[in-house]
Amino acid sequence: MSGPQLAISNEFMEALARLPKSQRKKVQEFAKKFRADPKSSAINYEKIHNMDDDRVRTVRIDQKYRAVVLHPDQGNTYVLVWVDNHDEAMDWARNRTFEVHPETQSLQILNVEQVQKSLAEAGSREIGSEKLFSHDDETLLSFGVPPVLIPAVRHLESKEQLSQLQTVLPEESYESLVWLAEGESVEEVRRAVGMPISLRDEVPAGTDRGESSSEDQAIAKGQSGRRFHRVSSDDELDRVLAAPLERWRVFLHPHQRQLTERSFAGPALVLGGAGTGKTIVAMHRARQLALKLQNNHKVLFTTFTKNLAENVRYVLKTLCGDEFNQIDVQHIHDHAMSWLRPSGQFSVGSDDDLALAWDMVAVDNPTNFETDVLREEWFYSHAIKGVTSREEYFRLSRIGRTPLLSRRDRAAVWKSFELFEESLRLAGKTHWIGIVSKAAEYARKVPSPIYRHVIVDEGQDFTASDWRFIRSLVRPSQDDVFIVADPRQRIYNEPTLLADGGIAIDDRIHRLQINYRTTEQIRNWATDRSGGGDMSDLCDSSWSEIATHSLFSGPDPELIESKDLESESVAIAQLIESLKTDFPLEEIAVVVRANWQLKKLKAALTRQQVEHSVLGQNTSDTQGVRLATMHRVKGLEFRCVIVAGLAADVFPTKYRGREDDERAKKQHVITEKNLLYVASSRARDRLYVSTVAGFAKSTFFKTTKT
Ligand SMILES: Nc1ncnc2c1ncn2[C@@H]1O[C@H](COP(=O)(O)OP(=O)(O)OP(=O)(O)O)[C@@H](O)[C@H]1O
Repeated sequence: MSGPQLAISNEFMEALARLPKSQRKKVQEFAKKFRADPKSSAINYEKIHNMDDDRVRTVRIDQKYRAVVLHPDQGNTYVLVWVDNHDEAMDWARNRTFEVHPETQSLQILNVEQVQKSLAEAGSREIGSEKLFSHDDETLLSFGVPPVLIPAVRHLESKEQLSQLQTVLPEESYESLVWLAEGESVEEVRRAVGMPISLRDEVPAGTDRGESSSEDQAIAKGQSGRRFHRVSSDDELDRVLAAPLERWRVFLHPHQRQLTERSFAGPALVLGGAGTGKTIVAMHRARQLALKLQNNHKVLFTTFTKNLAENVRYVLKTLCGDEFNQIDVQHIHDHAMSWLRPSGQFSVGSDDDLALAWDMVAVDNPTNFETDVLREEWFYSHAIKGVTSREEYFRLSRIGRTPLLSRRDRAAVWKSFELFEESLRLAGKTHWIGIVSKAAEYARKVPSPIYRHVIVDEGQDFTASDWRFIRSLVRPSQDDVFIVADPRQRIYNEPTLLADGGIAIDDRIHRLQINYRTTEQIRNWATDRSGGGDMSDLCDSSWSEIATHSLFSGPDPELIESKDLESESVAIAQLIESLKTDFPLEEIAVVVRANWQLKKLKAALTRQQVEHSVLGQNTSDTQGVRLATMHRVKGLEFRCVIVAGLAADVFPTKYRGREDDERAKKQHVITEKNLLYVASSRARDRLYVSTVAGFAKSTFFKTTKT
């Protein structure tokens, strides 16, 4: 039989986070000693007065503080469930029950006082009035509703009443009830919360359904993973306790856990709205894969946003032990460049350089088309469709695109592409598509690739040429490519099918549907204004989805209207002054559409003496309120976001494509709306939206619903 094991509970971390820093250090030291030998005579156990449950004791940390420990009758696990001042720790424990749920077999902790209050309230509701749930007891139990709370759930009449039970019910049951209350089917809800569709699937090997688990076994079962975590080393214990607020480091939703640990027969795609934990899943998965790697093999974690790559590298370093050395985190373009650097220096042309090269094509244009048409055709064929040769271009399907091109046209158009490349080359420049394609060529030639797995965050913004590069980095095999994406956050390119970049997803598609970042009010506001996007943007698959939900509420987003940009700056400075009492300045971000707006805002805040800094690529060494463009905040989050400078002629930006290209015009509007979605979905607690000179009434700003 193995020796004693230490587990920590989610609530323990919550309690730890509330302690003063100096005290946390003592708890950390204690936890290490405790883990080494919970039966040591140096551990000072105390029975809790007036509590019959012998499994629960307190242990002494110092003169003042006590931790509450649950030591199940069977098994060898000791669970730290709370930490507080002596008397408060005793009170906390006396007011809790620790039971294995008869259906889900997971260990649940209930607050007795809250349970009694909920039952009393339920009892006071009229019999016969319309109830929120008509499901039978068996169904409610299957979602982990504790038997004692079934009457309280049965008597609920509205979603508001349900939300009052949020802190009383175990997470999995509250989450499921929220969806059931929205009218979702039992099967859909089971799938979304990561429960087996049929309860039979959950029965562990060797046990019959109905046979109960010991508390020790229950700690490790499905839904318990949200509340308990077994610590495997002192190193891990240090890492976990050092960041008690960041509980996602250990307590994942069962669905998230599955996606981080399971194996896929090939490339897999995980879709989810903003804040559903895609990056968290991707980082945990990178770590899990790195832990299994042998020799010098590596995992590549890549993304389309430089700030995000920076953040992910930082977080992964603190999440991992030595396995971090086997994970490379790089923006896709930086990674491509690293393949080319040994063969010389490459200078990527600016938009102006590329425009100049197209102007050169116009001098001796081999086609009957304007260079605008040729430029768009070049980008579409090379980036969005991943064309790399004349032959591929002739085979390219252009359904729905204008102008129509005959075979002869295509030959001339291809000639214009060659002229463009040549004139760029003569100017000593290249472009990212070329860099990425060349890097792919090099990678394909490597006889024994170093990367075993590639993890892609922000997959919605990758082009087919990027996907081809990724495909060339890793041989087709189990768990080769794992992609997380949100089609509504596509802000750079046209929709790109993964298949066009050689990534075959088949049916390996999953969804994350719980928003952990923000309130339901902010989530709704942001989603209603997005330009849209769905799974079909990335792959050829249809799948009905159930709605995403946030599990917490807050104030509605607030609209601010100013008569012009000058008075808006003053209003924003005043708003920040008023927010200072509720939020540290570093947790407030002001987000605008254009770089020139940042300069204006910066000057105004300097005048008003509001400490601030403009977000560059490095997010860690800044101070005060963060100022950033909508593009720059992708992947980041702040407690309070002020989306500012929404004015006609500023947002949406002017469409610069061909006037007769309706498809491109539509794409432009979608992208701009998606930018508003990205910016506003960065807010965790509070969202302010500042509009100028009647912009709030514009059709562009109206919700997608209206
Ligand atoms: N299991 C979890 N428990 C607690 N918090 C979580 C959990 N999963 C994610 N979060 C939190 O939710 C927030 C959003 O997570 P994350 O950034 O991974 O979402 P995302 O889907 O990548 O968002 P976006 O697409 O908007 O960048 C983060 O603050 C993260 O810590």
